[in-house]
Amino acid sequence: MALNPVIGKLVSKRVVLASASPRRQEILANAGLRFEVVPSWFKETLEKSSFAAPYEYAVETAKQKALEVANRMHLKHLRTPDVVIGADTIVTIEEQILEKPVDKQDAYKMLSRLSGKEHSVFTGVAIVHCSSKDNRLETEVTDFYEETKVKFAELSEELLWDYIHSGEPMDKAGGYGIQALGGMLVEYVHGDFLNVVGFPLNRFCKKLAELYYPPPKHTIHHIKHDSIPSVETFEISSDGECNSSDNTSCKSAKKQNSSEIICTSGKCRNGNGNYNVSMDSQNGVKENTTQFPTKLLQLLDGFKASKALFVSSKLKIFDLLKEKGAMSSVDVANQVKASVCGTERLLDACTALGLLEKNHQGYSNAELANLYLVSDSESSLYNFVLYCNDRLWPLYTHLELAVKEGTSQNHCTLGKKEEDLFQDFCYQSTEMKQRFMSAMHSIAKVTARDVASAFDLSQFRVVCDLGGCTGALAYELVEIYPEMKVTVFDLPDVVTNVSSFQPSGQNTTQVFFSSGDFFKDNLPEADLYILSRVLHDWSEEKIHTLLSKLSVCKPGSALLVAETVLDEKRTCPARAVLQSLTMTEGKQRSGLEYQQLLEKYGFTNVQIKITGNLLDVILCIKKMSTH
Ligand SMILES: O=c1[nH]cc([C@@H]2O[C@H](COP(=O)(O)OP(=O)(O)OP(=O)(O)O)[C@@H](O)[C@H]2O)c(=O)[nH]1
Repeated sequence: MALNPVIGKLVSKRVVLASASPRRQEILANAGLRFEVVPSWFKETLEKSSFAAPYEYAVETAKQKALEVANRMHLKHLRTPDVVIGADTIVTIEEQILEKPVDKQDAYKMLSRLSGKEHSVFTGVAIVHCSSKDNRLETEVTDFYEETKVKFAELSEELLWDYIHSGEPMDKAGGYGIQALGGMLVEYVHGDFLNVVGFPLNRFCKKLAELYYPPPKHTIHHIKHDSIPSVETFEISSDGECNSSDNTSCKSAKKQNSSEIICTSGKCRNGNGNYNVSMDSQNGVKENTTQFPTKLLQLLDGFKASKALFVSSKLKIFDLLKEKGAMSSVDVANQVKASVCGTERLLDACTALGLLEKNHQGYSNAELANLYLVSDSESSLYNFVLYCNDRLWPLYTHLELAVKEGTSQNHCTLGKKEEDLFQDFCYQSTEMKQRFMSAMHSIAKVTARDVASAFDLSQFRVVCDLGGCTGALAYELVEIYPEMKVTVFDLPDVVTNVSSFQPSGQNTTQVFFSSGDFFKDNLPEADLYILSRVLHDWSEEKIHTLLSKLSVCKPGSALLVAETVLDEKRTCPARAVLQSLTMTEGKQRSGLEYQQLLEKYGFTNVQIKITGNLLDVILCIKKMSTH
């Protein structure tokens, strides 16, 4: 099935998934959709009895989730998305709607009701197209639902409780996860499996096809009602865009009268760079099957791609092209004082990687480069790219030794031990300090929105960001929550150098800097403490010191932790697992491990939001004293 063209229609749009569900994020990401995750704050409390049918409840909830995010982004974040997707999954049995269980007893009630019977799973989906007119948000909602029937086997009490104690039921509609242990409870599934997991991908693609490819009047191919069109059909009815990333390898020819685009080589490269081999099946419909070990090749080439990115950033090629517009390789080579042949190869490599574009005028920045690689762009990752090159690359070249010895190779690459890194290495000279802070600043800026908006933090007025470095997150917080005052607590060496990172044109009076060492000194009073990208860096002993200090904060105050949270198998997301490779002292943790760690220090109500982006967010509350 050729999904890329429908999903591809969303490529140039700012797509937001208004859902904290990691399953929805995974389903859509696997389908090739690029999106930002902004979990909805809409409380799922609509009056169920006011809906004539259960699916209407799911559809309305999905709609409200998406609209809440669209409105919040428009009003509070001042960023109007193009498309917001919301979804809600419910289970119905004997006219009753089951959502996520509130506790183990509730899970028990739900699962014993489902035992031995067939039930329906409905997922309501809303696709909200947004635009801004005279600063007002305008929305156009498309919604639908999908039903799947599931039959459970008879469940013994023992099995049922074993399953409940696994912890799996708690964040899942109906109290089970069909994609994991819950699959063992299921006798049969009639309908879309992914719909049960939380997102009806097939119907979603059909809806997109309906929206973006309404059937044209005179075409040779007839799009079967309720089907996802094949590649050929898309291109007939589309605006002529070629979805192939490599137009030259796919010779397009227009057939008279039908505007059909055919691939004469029989081999087309799709948007992911995969080769799809077209095969005629008996009914003449072309099918594509991927036959190449593309994933392996991508892994083999990964280091070359990283280095090409590092070198072009170091040579400031993206800055140059931003300033001057399209340039020839000769001109670029002269400007960056490099050889013409070497520069041309590098520019072509960057083009192949999608960082540059090449046409008869020369090379210019792709949008991605303008947004993130130009050194003074609003969301620049330039300094982080340099940090990856200068600091991380040498570490990974010692990976074999790191694996054999079980140590990070900081002592080889920097001549420093892990525990001395922050004080000694990162801040050893003014230049090093500035470079390290710039790298942390750039990554904090691009993650700040996710961290600040994962939960509704409006009830907290006095906030302390421990190790908050340049204040990137603090400034984002006061932007979203105007009543908030945030103190950034960091080492004296950091605090004396923050002035160059202050955002211009923003009210900065609510952000304060206080210097100290969070392992040794008293922490400022606050009703919300933040530890963003801190815990994974430190040994158990250091974490004990820090969390012990926080554990005496006033009851009712909260702690927000931002980290990449591993799945329970500890193998996902790959980015975090790869980062672990060079750690000795610190470590990445799963959701359960974070929960247990925080509970050990008296924090309760641990809520985890998986954002699907770089940082996930955990919020917990200091237990009220029982006396
Ligand atoms: O077999 C499975 N059934 C259901 C699920 C997961 O259950 C939840 C359903 O809850 P809801 O639709 O309210 O979505 P949330 O997780 O609360 O996220 P939102 O932010 O979108 O409200 C959903 O996560 C399903 O994926 C499952 O995993 N397996």
